[in-house]
Amino acid sequence: MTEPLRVLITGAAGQIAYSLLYSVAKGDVFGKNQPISLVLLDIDFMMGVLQGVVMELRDCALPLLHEIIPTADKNVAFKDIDVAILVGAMPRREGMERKDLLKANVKIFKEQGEAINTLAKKTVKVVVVGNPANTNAYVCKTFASSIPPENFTCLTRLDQNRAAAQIAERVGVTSQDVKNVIIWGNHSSTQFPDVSHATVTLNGQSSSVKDAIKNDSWLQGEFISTVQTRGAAVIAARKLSSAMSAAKAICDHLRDWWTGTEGSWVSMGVPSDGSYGIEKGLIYSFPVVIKPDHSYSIVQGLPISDFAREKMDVTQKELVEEKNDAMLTVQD
Ligand SMILES: NC(=O)c1ccc[n+]([C@@H]2O[C@H](COP(=O)([O-])OP(=O)(O)OC[C@H]3O[C@@H](n4cnc5c(N)ncnc54)[C@H](O)[C@@H]3O)[C@@H](O)[C@H]2O)c1
Ligand SMILES: O=C(O)C[C@H](O)C(=O)O
Repeated sequence: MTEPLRVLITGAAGQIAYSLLYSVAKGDVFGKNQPISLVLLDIDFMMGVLQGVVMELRDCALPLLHEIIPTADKNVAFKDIDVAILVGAMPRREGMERKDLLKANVKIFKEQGEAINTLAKKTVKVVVVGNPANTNAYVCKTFASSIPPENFTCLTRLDQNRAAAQIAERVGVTSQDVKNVIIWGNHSSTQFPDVSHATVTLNGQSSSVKDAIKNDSWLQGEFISTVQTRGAAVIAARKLSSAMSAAKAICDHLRDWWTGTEGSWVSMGVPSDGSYGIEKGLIYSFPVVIKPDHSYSIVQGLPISDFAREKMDVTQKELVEEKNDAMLTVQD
């Protein structure tokens, strides 16, 4: 029998986890033949709620779910894990930017980076979801120097999915017909959703998004701002931040990291290697291709217009500022 994969989900009693656990445990992410040991971390105060979530998971009677380990103890949670899905953090409320969460959340990711460094398998793959996601991933990576930096990523797939959905709706197709949308930079309102290399399949014919939409001012204006501010729009409507769509995006991110991308690109926040002039080490969202052995590389050689360059630099500048603030905060 295949050895169970040890998958940690933090913030396991929270709202994203509630939408995520079922998909991970039933095989949507790591495959239908891969047994899973689910390690569920939350804070002491939430252990009662977590027990209820565990009861429900057991009651799903899922064949791949080998064991469930609920805990508030980092030493238990991070031990020998293969995958860490770091969701546990405070969400923003209406009127806040995600970087306003930095003071509240960044220390969590310092501590968890240290725990990963000493306790996790050296091959562990990490996706940071808690906001501000790029900068939290940067901090986590910084405090886990025994793990390859490329194993630390942050979620920008929700932004990619939002962008693809906007294009699909406008053209009158479904999101699977839209390929190679890119999210550059920060998971914030400075991100740059870029469709200049994207294609859409309409009536069996593939064309550029630009040709299919035939409205450059929409593509360079309302489309970008809608994607940039979608998280805030969900919060304004729901009075809670996105959870169902965030959970779906986490599954997409990890499934592609696990199985590969087969010819298309996906966007992930990954440590910059200096590509496209982005500061080395920053966790910046790039288009990547992923092989079935879980290795990924940043798509190289894309032509960058002046319009794109300016937007890529704005979001880089914000990430540099966030990184500097975060490193001061963790030293306090
Ligand atoms: N990157 C993205 O695309 C994206 C999308 C949606 C939400 N988010 C972010 O994800 C985070 C979680 O959102 P949510 O809606 O699930 O929030 P939530 O408040 O419903 O749940 C968060 C959970 O994390 C737990 N937690 C807090 N500190 C912890 C710690 N140190 N260790 C373990 N658990 C801890 C809380 O007790 C709570 O159960 C927020 O920061 C939110 O902004 C990111
Ligand atoms: O916007 C938020 O604060 C939550 C999340 O990052 C989102 O994009 O929906």
